[in-house]
Amino acid sequence: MDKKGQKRQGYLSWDEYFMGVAMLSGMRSKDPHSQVGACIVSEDNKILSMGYNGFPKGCSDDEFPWGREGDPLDTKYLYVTHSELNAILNYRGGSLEGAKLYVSLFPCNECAKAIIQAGIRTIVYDCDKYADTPSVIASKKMLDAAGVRYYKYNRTDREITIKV
Ligand SMILES: Nc1nc(=O)n([C@H]2C[C@H](O)[C@@H](COP(=O)(O)O)O2)cc1CO
Ligand SMILES: [Zn+2]
Repeated sequence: MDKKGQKRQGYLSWDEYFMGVAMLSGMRSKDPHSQVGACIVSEDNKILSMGYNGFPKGCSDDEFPWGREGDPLDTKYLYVTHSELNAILNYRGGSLEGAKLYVSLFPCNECAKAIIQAGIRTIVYDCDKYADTPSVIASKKMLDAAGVRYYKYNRTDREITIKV
């Protein structure tokens, strides 16, 4: 029930807002198998940067391979930049010291190194489907050693529909 003079109810929480932005960013990905999005936020809840997984500038989405198997040179893995690294590299404002990272998939070991070195202190992730892989196990080892906090996003199951 709307009460006059009172704030609107049912607005997005900070976590819904930032994870929603991360997921929206992931929707830009051309990867046919995993679309990953990231959003970096300051300690006082300002969005600093965003990213999604894709090939580096100049490496055409139509010419570089999106496959997952076969000769490594013919798979995406040697070429794709992860969403988290893109979000870190996209930031042009100076320091990310103390920032929070919202990401739709748990960061790999290579991104963990960049996250730690950039000074990001907190990770909020949604999916952890590669938890059993050496990459994610190593990632958690480094994040733990460096004192980077990480916690799973609590899905609220709110559906957000935007007509564009
Ligand atoms: N945290 C991550 N951020 C990412 O942006 N990625 C990207 C790299 C690939 O483009 C894709 C994973 O491909 P696949 O193995 O699920 O088909 O997601 C992958 C991970 C996993 O550690
Ligand atoms: Zn990564």
